[in-house]
Amino acid sequence: MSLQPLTGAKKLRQLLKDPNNLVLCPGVYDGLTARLALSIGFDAIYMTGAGTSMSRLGWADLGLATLDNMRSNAEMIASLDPAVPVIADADTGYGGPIMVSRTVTQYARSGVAALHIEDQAQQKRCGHLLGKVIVDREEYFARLSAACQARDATESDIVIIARTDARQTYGFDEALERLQKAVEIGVDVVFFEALESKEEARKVCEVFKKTNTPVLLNMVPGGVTPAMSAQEAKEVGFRIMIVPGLCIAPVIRSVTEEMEHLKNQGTPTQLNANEGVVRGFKLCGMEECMEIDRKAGGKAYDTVGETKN
Ligand SMILES: C[C@](O)(C(=O)O)[C@H](CC(=O)O)C(=O)O
Repeated sequence: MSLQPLTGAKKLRQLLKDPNNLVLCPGVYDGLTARLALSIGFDAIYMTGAGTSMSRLGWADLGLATLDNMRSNAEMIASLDPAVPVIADADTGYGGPIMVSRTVTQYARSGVAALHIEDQAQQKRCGHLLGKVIVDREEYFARLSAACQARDATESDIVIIARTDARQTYGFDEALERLQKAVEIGVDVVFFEALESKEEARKVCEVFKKTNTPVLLNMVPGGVTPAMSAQEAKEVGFRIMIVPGLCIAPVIRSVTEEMEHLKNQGTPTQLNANEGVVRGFKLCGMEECMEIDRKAGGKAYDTVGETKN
């Protein structure tokens, strides 16, 4: 619905040019959480695969979400404000090199600014769970080469982020070497999943400072990586920080309370009574839509904003 041109990828590349800038991205998983993030004014937002899997499929992040599920969610989120870059989870790329190439092309054409591709086996899981199976280097590097080639062949600005999950199974050095090779292949950003200490975080940032490759920090509350604020992440040398689960815990907590209230008292809470649905509609572009109608000479929505709610 937004009529602006798709400029997210270009904008993200600009933001990444400044070595002293940290791009802080709240994790969102649907239209409403994306609208909330946009209304607060973040420079970029992150579409979480875990959240997409739970909200679109109702299932845990265990490799159930398909390219189609993920791409269509990312496209919808990226369309809400095409000037704000959306970094989206692309899991394993959903297959071999041909499929990875298709994933990158489709994400780019859907207005996604950046995507990350990892080295877990297709039967993947959240990077902070145990028992991850990691593909060999050859298979991982083929995924990344396909991703970079698709970016270049389509002359897209999409930012390719190499994620490695190898830390848990093969140790720090193997994970680091994989990302170093990823930079040689041509990726734009590196993502060392499930860093186990601040020392490891510092080491990774130091190594990639030499090639001026931005490093992404995945801040999962209760996950493997020690908690860091955006300020601290910046001091350590990270250039992007995603907080994938930002909306998930508050939604589970507050909606459970609301459900319990309705079940036990037979009525919604005061929050529901005070905050009508129009607040949500306003957040979700109601006025922008009405303006389009008005400008085109339509009269259908003249009085829409005046309802009690
Ligand atoms: C980044 C991540 O891939 C995601 O789906 O958002 C997850 C986050 C999570 O499960 O909390 C991850 O594997 O780290």
